[in-house]
Amino acid sequence: MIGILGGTFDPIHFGHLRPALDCLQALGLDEVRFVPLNVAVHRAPPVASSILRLAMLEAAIAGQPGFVADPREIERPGGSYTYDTLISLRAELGRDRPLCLLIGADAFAGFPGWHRPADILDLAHLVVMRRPGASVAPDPALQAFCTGRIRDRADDLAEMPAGRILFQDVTQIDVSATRVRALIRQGLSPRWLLPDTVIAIIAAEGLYR
Ligand SMILES: Nc1ncnc2c1ncn2[C@@H]1O[C@H](COP(=O)(O)OP(=O)(O)OP(=O)(O)O)[C@@H](O)[C@H]1O
Ligand SMILES: O=C(O)c1ccc[n+]([C@@H]2O[C@H](COP(=O)([O-])O)[C@@H](O)[C@H]2O)c1
Repeated sequence: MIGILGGTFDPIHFGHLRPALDCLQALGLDEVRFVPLNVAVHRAPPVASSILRLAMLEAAIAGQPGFVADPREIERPGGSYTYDTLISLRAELGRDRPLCLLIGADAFAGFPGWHRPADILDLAHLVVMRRPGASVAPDPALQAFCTGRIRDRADDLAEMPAGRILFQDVTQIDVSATRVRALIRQGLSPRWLLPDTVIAIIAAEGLYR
């Protein structure tokens, strides 16, 4: 099984990295592909350029077995729709390999509003990572997507290529990229919220001031 963690990663922080490692280990994933978006379709444009967000991601995961930076959204012009990314991954990996789209509980809450959400579930499983401050109780709009799909064992995901939803406990790390950017803007240290190698790039490039 392959995990896919899409994100703005502006910048990547320990709230991405540790939960991704938790999923890699708990679900027995072969790898987690981190996919930085290029053109956000659902939020304000990122502050840092795509190239620098990718560079920070590569620095953050360097040397971690099973962690892979996947630049396909950055290489694709136009809006970075997850549906298009999964179509492209399926073209590369085939129809049968289980794919697990890892998403934080806050992102999952907005899932019915994504581009072609039902088709996304035909292409991948959803693994919802609990996140401090975000509820995982599906609201009525999410119920339709959850009905009959929820499973609680990794093995249940491994036996199908797509279509199931699993709520995964991960290390609760109360950090967001918004908070990291705010600290830097205020001239305060973001240390121990994200890797030192990423902080070094932020400092060298003068990001988020
Ligand atoms: N602390 C965290 N714990 C669990 N999941 C997280 C955490 N931070 C981010 N995620 C998840 O990682 C994915 C990418 O998140 P993103 O790059 O937008 O980071 P963010 O910290 O939420 O950024 P921002 O503050 O700019 O909105 C999303 O699915 C998000 O829910
Ligand atoms: O494809 C969509 O319609 C869509 C709508 C909202 C979010 N996403 C993806 O969800 C991932 C997490 O988004 P974010 O804002 O938490 O970085 C990121 O890869 C986005 O591209 C995708």
